[in-house]
Amino acid sequence: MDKISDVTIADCEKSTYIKPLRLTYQQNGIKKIWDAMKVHDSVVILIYNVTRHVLVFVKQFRPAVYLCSSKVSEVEGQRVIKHEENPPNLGLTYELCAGIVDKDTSLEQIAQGEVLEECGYKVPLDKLERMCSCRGGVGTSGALQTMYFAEVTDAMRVSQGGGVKEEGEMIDVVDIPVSEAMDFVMDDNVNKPVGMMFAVLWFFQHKNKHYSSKI
Ligand SMILES: O=c1ccn([C@@H]2O[C@H](COP(=O)(O)OP(=O)(O)O[C@H]3O[C@H](CO)[C@@H](O)[C@H](O)[C@H]3O)[C@@H](O)[C@H]2O)c(=O)[nH]1
Ligand SMILES: [Mg+2]
Repeated sequence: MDKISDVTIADCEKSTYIKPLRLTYQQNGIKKIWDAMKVHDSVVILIYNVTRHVLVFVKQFRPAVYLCSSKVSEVEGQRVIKHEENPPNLGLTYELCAGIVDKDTSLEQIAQGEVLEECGYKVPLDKLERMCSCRGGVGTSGALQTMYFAEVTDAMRVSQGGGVKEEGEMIDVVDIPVSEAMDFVMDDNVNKPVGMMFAVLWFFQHKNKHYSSKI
């Protein structure tokens, strides 16, 4: 379990990752205001390990999730989250392997890099199957998320993954047997994004019959 401490909160004035903007416009002659957030597009990858018939997810501490689940206190005029009262697992999420589109390369190359960095599998580009794309946070950001499926084997595992250490990423790789995947994503006690739930349903709809017949 990650040890989280010294959590303070401030207004975000300038960020490499997000930019709040205010739009004013007219819709059918009615004046409107909408506050929106410019964020990076992203890629996510549902990884299926055919050697062991498991889905490969990542687990990590997400500050935004922690913030949403925690009680914020004020100490000497500073907003804080006391870790003694708000355990770090409030911010722990299970997710698909994913990354932001912040490089000028193809989406497939970014997906390939994330699978290697986060989960340690070296996946050939032609083993990345495009599932679909969708819009995230339509009320706030509307960024494009492109989803891939990757079939991997134990022989493709070249490292433990864990994320880019230099960027401070601390990611656990979690294998969930296919037989347990549906219960896992439907468990309300597990923090996870909706895209992960969709991807597991997609797997059962499009892939599992094919793999089950080979077991
Ligand atoms: O405020 C921030 C934001 C990001 N980072 C760094 O940037 C990295 C971004 O990691 P990356 O793996 O590229 O992106 P994710 O954080 O995994 O986010 C992706 O995966 C999420 C889960 O599917 C989606 O919600 C997001 O839209 C999508 O961009 C982080 O690890 C940090 O190193 C920071 O240091 N501070
Ligand atoms: Mg990531």
